[in-house]
Amino acid sequence: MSASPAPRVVLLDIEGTTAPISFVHTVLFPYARTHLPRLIEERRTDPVVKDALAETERLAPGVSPLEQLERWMNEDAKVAPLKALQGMAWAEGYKRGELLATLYPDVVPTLEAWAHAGIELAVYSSGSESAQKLIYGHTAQGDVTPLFSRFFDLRVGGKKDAESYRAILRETGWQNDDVLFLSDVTAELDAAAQAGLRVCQIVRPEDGTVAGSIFPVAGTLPEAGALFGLPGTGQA
Ligand SMILES: CSCCC(=O)C(=O)COP(=O)(O)O
Ligand SMILES: [Mg+2]
Repeated sequence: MSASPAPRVVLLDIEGTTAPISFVHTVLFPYARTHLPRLIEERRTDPVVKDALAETERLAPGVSPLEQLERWMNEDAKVAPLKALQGMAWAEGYKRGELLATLYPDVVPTLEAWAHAGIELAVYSSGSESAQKLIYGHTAQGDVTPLFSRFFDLRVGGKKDAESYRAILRETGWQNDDVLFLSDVTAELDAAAQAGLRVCQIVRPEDGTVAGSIFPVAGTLPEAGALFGLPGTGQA
């Protein structure tokens, strides 16, 4: 589609791009909701818990942190203290064998083909860095975290804010037009495009994603790769 050289870096969203929205909303989020009150009680002195509770109180003064966390979960708010605590709950679940990540079937073979061809792969998700490593560390194909060089989360900023993508470019030294960002959410693509990244919307029929009209659209990662001159898996 483009006369430009193929991207050297692919930056990937998770929910709706590499993992089904249904997995996040019907498995991960309910697991965290069930286990968070106990986890917070039992691990109150853990620095991550302490920091997350303090940050919750700072963001929502006058509300009990547990109540505020519950509100954020109801709103699917992308806020760092909630994401840190959810990540801790999921860590317990993966360790106990109660969670196994579900990725779309095209994801691991395509990422392997891109990595094999020398394309740098990185993650940018609202889920915490540790949650990202857990999901890719517990797939049906085993631990695929070595495929990724970087894991960016909300500490770099929100995904709908162009400044977050500029911060990623500053931190990595990547050139903006060397980077292809894949996400299902058009507001995230808008922000990335404002920072000069190349973008493609992943519209998974299983997720009911609505295709936008501004950016290229692909139903799977190999389809996206084909649009931007990235290698395929060699399978039809
Ligand atoms: C790291 S898996 C859990 C993802 C998550 O918590 C979330 O809010 C989804 O965010 P994404 O930016 O991947 O759409
Ligand atoms: Mg997404």
